[in-house]
This record gives sequence, C-alpha cells and structure tokens, in this order.
Amino acid sequence: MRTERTSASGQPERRALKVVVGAAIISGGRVLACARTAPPEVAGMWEFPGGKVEPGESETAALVRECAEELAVRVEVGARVGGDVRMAHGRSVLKVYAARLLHDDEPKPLEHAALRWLTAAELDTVTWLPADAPIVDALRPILLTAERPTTD
Ligand SMILES: Nc1nc2c([nH]c(=O)n2[C@H]2C[C@H](O)[C@@H](COP(=O)(O)OP(=O)(O)OP(=O)(O)O)O2)c(=O)[nH]1
Repeated sequence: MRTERTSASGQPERRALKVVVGAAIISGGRVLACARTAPPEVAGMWEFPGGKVEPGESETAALVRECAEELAVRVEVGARVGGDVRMAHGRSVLKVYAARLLHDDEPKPLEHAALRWLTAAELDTVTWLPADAPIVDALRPILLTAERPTTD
C-alpha cells in the first residue's frame, strides 16, 4: 500500500505505508496478551504478537511467521478485529486478526517479558500499547460471545 503526500516543492511524493499485523489469539474465551521488552519507552506495555509485514509477504503469512518466531506456535488466522489503526504519524498502520492455536501448541515467551491469557473482564488489567485501544474495544464483545473460559 502507498500513501501520497505533497513535498516541499509541491510535487506529490509517494511513500510506502508500513503494515504491522497483530494476532488476537483466542482460546477458551481468553485472548493472549504479550508484554514487550523493547524499546525502553514501551517495555512492559502489552500488545498482540505480530510485527511488520515483509515486502512480498501476505498479512496472513506474516502473522503465521511472527507467531512461530515470537511464541513457537502454529496458528490459523481468522477475521479482522477492529479497523485499521494509523500509527507513527500515519506512516504505518496496525491491522489485527483473530487467530486460533493449532495442534494444542502452547505459546512460549521467546521474545516477550510475559504472556497472559485475558478474559473480556480482564482486558483492562494490563496497559496496552496506545494504538491497541480501539482493537481491545472491538475484542471485548468477541470474547464475551466466545467459548466460556475454562477453569484452571
Ligand atoms: N506486534 C505488535 N506491534 C504493535 C502493536 N501495537 C502497536 O502499536 N505496535 C507497534 C509497535 C512497533 O512500533 C510496531 C511493530 O514493530 P515490531 O518491532 O514488533 O515489528 P517486528 O517484529 O517486525 O520487528 P523488527 O523486525 O522491526 O525488529 O508496531 C501490537 O499490538 N502488536
């Protein structure tokens, strides 16, 4: 995707819009939240696992790759959760998709400080990255209608 803006000379300037994808991995009525380790200004804040889509890569493939790299899990990617969220003064966009774990894989915090499974009622118990706020709002009704949480 590309955006167009006007340069100082008045000529239209085309720049790549970076796409960041996140996976809202849902299991038993809970979503997986992950605490970032870096950079320092966002370390300890929570996000959906994911990252930048590489050139030529589909959003689905990027999510599958990022979930394997960050959590050592295989996922099936489902529907979008919420809309596009513009970040970095419009230079990038966050897109979150629902996902489910395959083959009983257990997420491991290979790149995060901590992992937490949150019910709808627990979504506000962590500090999400600011861009995630509208996604968390969109997620709440999805979790409420998802399978009842298991007691463990
Ligand atoms: N993965 C992820 N990134 C998010 C979320 N919300 C949010 O603002 N971001 C921002 C944080 C970062 O600035 C950017 C994602 O960058 P990243 O560092 O995770 O991407 P990456 O895994 O491809 O990392 P790298 O190769 O650039 O090191 O998007 C979210 O829920 N998940």
